[in-house]
Amino acid sequence: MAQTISLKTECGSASDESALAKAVAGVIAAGRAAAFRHWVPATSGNFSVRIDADTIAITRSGVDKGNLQLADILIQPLAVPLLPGSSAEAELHTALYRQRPDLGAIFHVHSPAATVLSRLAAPEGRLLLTGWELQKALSGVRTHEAIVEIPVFANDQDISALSGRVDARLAEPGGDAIVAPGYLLAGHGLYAWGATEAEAARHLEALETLFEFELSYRRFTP
Ligand SMILES: CSCCC(=O)C(=O)COP(=O)(O)O
Ligand SMILES: [Zn+2]
Repeated sequence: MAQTISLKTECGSASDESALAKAVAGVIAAGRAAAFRHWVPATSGNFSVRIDADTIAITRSGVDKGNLQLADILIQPLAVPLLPGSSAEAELHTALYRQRPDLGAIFHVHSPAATVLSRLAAPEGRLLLTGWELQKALSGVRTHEAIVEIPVFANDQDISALSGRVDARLAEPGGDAIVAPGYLLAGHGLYAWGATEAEAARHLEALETLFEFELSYRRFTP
């Protein structure tokens, strides 16, 4: 209740309140769906949804992402320092929202497929996927013949430094490949996003499944 009252005070108008409530519900639903798929073991992962141009709802640090409560969600303005209790990786969310006003949601998971494949692909600094019909679930991909590039970054406990590297790389053009709506951190996991919560969820599920396909395929090909 305290959370609800303070949110109302910050937001003011009725439409703002409903945008905020929708974003918080979206964060809770995304965490629950990821936990159901075993993608966020042991409090790993973090989830955010944009409320408006300047504000996001984002998970607190260290909470069970499969059983999020209202008090586990922070309302973070993008223009101020991170709030106390913020996700250890909150800057990877806030920096990307600032860079990409079109982003509506960012979901981060520690799934087995993403975490293992990210280590295999780390030496190249990117993972290339092609030949999968499911690639077309990624926005902008029209054919299984397209080459989809997922950037891979070395993991880093210095999140500000990592965030700077991510932002610089994502600002680069993709060349012949279509750059995926997501990136891998080696030995760590996947960040995926979309213009809406639904699109971010679709991208997350498509990338995760493509990683499972790719891992299986690599086991059978020299
Ligand atoms: C327990 S996993 C280590 C931290 C991490 O990578 C993660 O995704 C969760 O961090 P948060 O601070 O957002 O709970
Ligand atoms: Zn993480």
